Amino acid sequence: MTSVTVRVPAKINLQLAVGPPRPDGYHGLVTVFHAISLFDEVTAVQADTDRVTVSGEGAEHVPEDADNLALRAVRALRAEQERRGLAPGDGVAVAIRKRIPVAGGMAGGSADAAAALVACNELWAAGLSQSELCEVGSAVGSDVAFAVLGGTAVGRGRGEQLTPALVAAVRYHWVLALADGHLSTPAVYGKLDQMRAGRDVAEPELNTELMSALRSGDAERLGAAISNDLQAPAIALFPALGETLSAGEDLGALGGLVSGSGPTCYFLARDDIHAKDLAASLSAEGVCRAVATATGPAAGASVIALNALWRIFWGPRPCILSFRRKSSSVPSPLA
Ligand SMILES: C[C@@](CO)(OP(=O)(O)O)[C@H](O)COP(=O)(O)OP(=O)(O)OC[C@H]1O[C@@H](n2ccc(N)nc2=O)[C@H](O)[C@@H]1O
Ligand SMILES: Nc1ncnc2c1ncn2[C@@H]1O[C@H](COP(=O)(O)OP(=O)(O)O)[C@@H](O)[C@H]1O
Repeated sequence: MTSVTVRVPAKINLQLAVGPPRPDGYHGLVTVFHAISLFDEVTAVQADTDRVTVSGEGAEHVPEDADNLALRAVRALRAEQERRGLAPGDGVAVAIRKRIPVAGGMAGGSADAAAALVACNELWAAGLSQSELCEVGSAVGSDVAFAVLGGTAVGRGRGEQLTPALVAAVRYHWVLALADGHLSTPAVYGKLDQMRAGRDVAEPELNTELMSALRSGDAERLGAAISNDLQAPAIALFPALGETLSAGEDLGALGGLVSGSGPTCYFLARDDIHAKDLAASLSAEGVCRAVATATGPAAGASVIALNALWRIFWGPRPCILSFRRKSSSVPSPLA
């Protein structure tokens, strides 16, 4: 294989329950991840040395050096090959096309890391299974494993211990309010600790009403059950989000919430038409930088194009074989 392209989804958190800070600086979580049809595309091509380029939405805020999460993932996969006594993979040139807002609480960097893992696994014929890729990914970032898996899943620990959720075969319609600005994930967790100072913080628990709503496929119940402990600190750091959420509520969203550490807000609509109406009205109210619609659940990081250079044994000329899958939002298999 000479080139592999992977499409990878953004996530929202339908529940994000945060426990007290742990000695390692992380917080214990119970979260319900949900992958949605807003995708980055990552292409990995054989090269002499590792490098990365970034284009698209917010590209100017993403490092094009060894700090890029996709390149960290490439190095982590190579280290895993060495740990297994296998020859490490060649250099790769990674090209990232971003549509997921950067530092928006939608795990765009983690998504690119997951996509790079899936692409290099294919490019190097490394042969790791999906769960092995999840394990390698969780050392790169807490949300990387979920971007490999996709669908709807419960995350525990730092968010990296995943169990696919039992859900009805329903497609939900989401409206995203993209904010004019960014929020740093550690800063939002830090603000939560500050707001909780002097209080006992219980260990987080899974919301059984939310899980029951997901099993029933009832969007109204789902909209009423979503929750996020990081919402209050995100609003404290970015007060305009309060206005965005109120606007969505007044416009009849079934539920609205800050996504992860923010500042993107998401709203649940009844159906496709309601989502379009809600998006148009939110846009007209001027309460955010941009509006997008998406559906969920979406599949995790998936190969959409391959180029292979084969030297056919009886002929001197190489031949290029390639395919590209048609883009579509494929709901993940139900657990
Ligand atoms: C808040 C969440 C919710 O899904 O997503 P985002 O809003 O960033 O997308 C995640 O917990 C973000 O996960 P991720 O962005 O992968 O975080 P990491 O790179 O692993 O950690 C960045 C920093 O966030 C804080 N952190 C992260 C995860 C966690 N369970 N507890 C934490 O306190 C720590 O300060 C850590 O140093
Ligand atoms: N490939 C990448 N895509 C996006 N952000 C990246 C990437 N690599 C590193 N980063 C950095 O990670 C930080 C978090 O970005 P992101 O994952 O998009 O947001 P969030 O943690 O809010 O979901 C940003 O400050 C960004 O500069």
